[in-house]
Formats: sequence, C-alpha cells, structure tokens
Amino acid sequence: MKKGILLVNLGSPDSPSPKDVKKYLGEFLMDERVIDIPLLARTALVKGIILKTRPKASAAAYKKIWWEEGSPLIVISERVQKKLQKLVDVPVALAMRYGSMTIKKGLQELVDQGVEEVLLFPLYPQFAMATTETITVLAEELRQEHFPNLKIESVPAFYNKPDYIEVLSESIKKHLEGKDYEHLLFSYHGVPERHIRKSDVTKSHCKIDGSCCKTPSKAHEFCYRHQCLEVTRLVAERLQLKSDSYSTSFQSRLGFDPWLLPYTDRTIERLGKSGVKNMAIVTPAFVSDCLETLEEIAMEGQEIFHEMGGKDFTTVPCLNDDDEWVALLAKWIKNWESTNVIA
Ligand SMILES: C=CC1=C(C)c2cc3[nH]c(cc4nc(cc5[nH]c(cc1n2)c(C)c5CCC(=O)O)C(CCC(=O)O)=C4C)c(C)c3C=C
Ligand SMILES: [Fe+2]
Ligand SMILES: [Fe+2]
Repeated sequence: MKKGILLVNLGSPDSPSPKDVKKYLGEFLMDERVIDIPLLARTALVKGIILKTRPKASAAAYKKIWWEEGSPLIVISERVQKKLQKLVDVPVALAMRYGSMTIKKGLQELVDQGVEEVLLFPLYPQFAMATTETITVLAEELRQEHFPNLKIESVPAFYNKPDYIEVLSESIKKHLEGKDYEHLLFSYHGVPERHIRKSDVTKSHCKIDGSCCKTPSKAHEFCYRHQCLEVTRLVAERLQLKSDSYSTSFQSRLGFDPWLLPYTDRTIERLGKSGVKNMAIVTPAFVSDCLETLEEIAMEGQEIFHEMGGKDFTTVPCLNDDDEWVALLAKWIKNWESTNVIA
C-alpha cells in the first residue's frame, strides 16, 4: 500500500482583516469540540455575542504579528512540510483544521499521488478534544464520505516521548544560553475545566484541583492537564531546573467558564509583583509560533511584566522549523513507513 503523511495544524484566517477573521472564528468556535455546548446555545453565543465584537479586536492583534508571506502559523507549518519532504520518501501534505487549507484538500492531494494509507499527524504534543480529537473525528468523517478506500492512522499525543522531550529541552537550553533569568514559566494554551472531565475515560479520575494528575491512571492518555504538567516535569528534570525556579500556567481563556488554573497573565503579574526582575517563558502546547505566542505572550505578557516592575522578559520560540525537530518528525515517519509503529 502506498503511504503518505498529512500534517495538520489549527489554521489561521486568510488575512488579518476583520471580515476574514470573523469567517475563521465562526468556523473555529462553532466546532462542538471547541465550544462544547448544545448547538442552539452555541449558535447564540458565537453568532449572537462573540462574532459581534471579537473579530475586530482579534484582527487588530493578527495585524501586529502578520508576516509579509502570511500568517506565521501557516508560513512556519509550510516550512516544516517542505523541510520534512526533503528527508522522507513518502509524500507529505499539510492541512489546517479551520480555514482554507482544509483536511479534505490535504487528503485529496495525497490520494491524487496514489496514496492508499495516510498517517494523520495532528501537530499537538498534548491531547485535547479541541485540537487532536476534532482533527481525527473530522478526518474519519471525510474518509467515510469521500475516500472510503483510504486507510487512515492517527499519531497520538507525543508529549512524553523521550526524543521529543530531548529536542524541546535542547531548544529551550539553546535559546536561554547566557540569559540570566530567575524564573522559567511553562505557559500552555488553556481549556475549560469541563473539557478535562469530558475526556476522562474513567469518568471519575480527574479532579481538576491537581490532586489527580500525579496518580497513575488510564485517564491520562486523554488528560490535557496531566500531559502539560508532564512536559514541564520532564523538561525541568532534563534541564536540572531548581524546583522553585519554574512553574506551569495556562493562557488564552475565553468566556466565563472556569478554565485550567493558574492563568498565565495572573502568574506573570504575580511574578513581577513579587520582585522577579528577569523571567523567561516557553509555550510547549504550540509547535509553531502563532497569535497566542507572538502577541498574547511576547507582546501582552511582556507589557504586564514591565508594568509590575519586571525588566527582562525572554520568550523562547516554539520548535517551528528547527532542524532537530524536523529530523525527529522524519525519524518517526520513517519508522512508521517501515514498521507501522510510530516511535
Ligand atoms: C473555547 C475556545 C477555545 C479553546 C477550547 C481553544 C483550545 C486550544 N487552542 C489551541 C491553539 C490555538 N488557539 C489559537 C487561537 C484561538 N483560540 C481560541 C479559542 C479557543 N482555543 C480563539 C478564539 C483563538 C483566535 C484568536 C483570538 O481571537 O484570541 C491559536 C492561534 C491561531 C493563529 O492563527 O495564530 C492556536 C495555535 C490549543 C492548543 C488548544 C487546546 C489545547
Ligand atoms: Fe485556541
Ligand atoms: Fe489528572
């Protein structure tokens, strides 16, 4: 069977105009795995409230980070795809869960090259229903409807793979070389607490307060919170960070539901107020820099830190198209090509 790879990331609007941002946010936020409330209530919330105000503010934020070539998230993902294609023999396509570069087009591109078996690769280290799950569910729906003879296998969350932790740790080390920072903050995209409970396969393990995430459980295969905390723990262990010199927080909350705590903006505020002068921040829920890292962290986060009396605020870039990271993706793909195991 001829094999192929479909890398999938989140997506971005076609341009930073309020019209394109509104279209993109409409598709994104109407996803039942992103805003997971009944359709009528979701429609009222998204179309009746969020889309009336947010597109303008989001468009202004996108304008600040937009590159000449386009959205950083898309441009970086394309660079990864091109570099990766040079390292592996199987065709590598790229798609986005939302926006114009659809998963359907990506699958079609592979099928047109004779591919019969696809490795679907959600570009997220940790599992979340708003990211990995929505990609795998949509790909299966598309397969059933349009590509019934195609075989699709999905790459699970790779948050604790030793070679991933090694590449991430080395990248952090390289970017912080010679920097005198007092605290390293691991900031992950947040999710509503409800998402964690919904993904708990045991239906009783997750307690949200943090007491559960260190107790071994089957639930952790799909527990975003556990997987984020594990990335922090494993990187800290590898970099031999002192226990009081780093912490974990969650960013980008939306709406009034309780989201995972502690919040990144409040944590930065607290660090600044407590007298920390130099801090660094890394964002391991994203493999590519995007609005959430370039604007929310590098611009807004820095501003909060300075307002609270902080001085140096160092942001560690995401893995982006780092050679070691792309080489690792190639290693996993070659292994799957020859053994059907992703390792
Ligand atoms: C209920 C809302 C949201 C959930 C749940 C959510 C989860 C989630 N998102 C990412 C990764 C990214 N999100 C990005 C932007 C973004 N996210 C939300 C909302 C939720 N995300 C919104 C409304 C936006 C748009 C921007 C804004 O208006 O604030 C991005 C950046 C995209 C880009 O174009 O650069 C990424 C990446 C993860 C990993 C995640 C759950 C773990
Ligand atoms: Fe998001
Ligand atoms: Fe847990």
